[in-house]
Amino acid sequence: MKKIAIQGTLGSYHDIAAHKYFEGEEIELICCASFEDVFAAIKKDSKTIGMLAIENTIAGSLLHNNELLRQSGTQIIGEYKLRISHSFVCLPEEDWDDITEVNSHPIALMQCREFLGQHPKIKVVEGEDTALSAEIIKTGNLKGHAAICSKAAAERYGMKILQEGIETNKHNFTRFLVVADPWQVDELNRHRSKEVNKASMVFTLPHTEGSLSQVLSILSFYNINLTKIQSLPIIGREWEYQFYVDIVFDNVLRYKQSIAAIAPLTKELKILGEYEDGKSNI
Ligand SMILES: O=C(O)C(=O)C[C@]1(C(=O)O)C=C[C@@H](O)C=C1
Repeated sequence: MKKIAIQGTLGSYHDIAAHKYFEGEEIELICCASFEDVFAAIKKDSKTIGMLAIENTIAGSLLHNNELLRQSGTQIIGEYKLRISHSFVCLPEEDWDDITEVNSHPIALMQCREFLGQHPKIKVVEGEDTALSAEIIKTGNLKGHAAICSKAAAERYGMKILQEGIETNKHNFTRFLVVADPWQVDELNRHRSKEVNKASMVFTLPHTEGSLSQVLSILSFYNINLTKIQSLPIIGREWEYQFYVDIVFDNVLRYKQSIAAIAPLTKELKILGEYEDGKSNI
């Protein structure tokens, strides 16, 4: 049975994404309080696979996870794009008029900004994850508290759903990365018939005119399609950045050639993973 380390508890969106990605396989979840703990679980047992949210179509990137991924030395082996639909839930005996506080994961709260704006009297308090917020309210019988979580989490923890679909926009997807110890990648791929048509990389660039533009031109020359570029400051080197780039391609040879061509123009180039482009799943 595969062990999958996730951030969050049972019923969290990470739980849902892990079960969707590994559909048909038996998995055991290792529920971690933080993303740091997810990587620690992989370090402790190299057979453990990690699943982590990396970006959301409303809230944007989970920037720190790029950094954790790079530092961990793990490799991306896949991705899953999950449609996120949030519910506003409370204790079964309570109703709208009772609610004075709402608890949830900060990224989930960001996805419901419009809804929260329509209820300015409700105090917003961040929690570790969506499902745990619901569980804490239920087990602690926290009157006046509501949680923002999935419908499945509300049902799991016996909460009453006051409103469904409270995300600001229905095109609300979170992209999750599936990561593994680099020594396990070949073995894991052997058992999955996945096509490689996507790669993630990170590099730094010299502060010279057109250095980023040259890299992008080379990728374009090799018919490589850029799906994401994210710059992050390098701590301790002011105004210098790491560039995290995702690309898709249909010719693996051209992809390899493009990497060989950009390598001399970049510094500290690291391939974070080669995997199959995930479709947006509803
Ligand atoms: O709190 C949860 O349920 C999570 O799985 C975390 C998380 C995230 O980290 O972005 C996952 C998906 C949603 O975007 C909201 C929250």
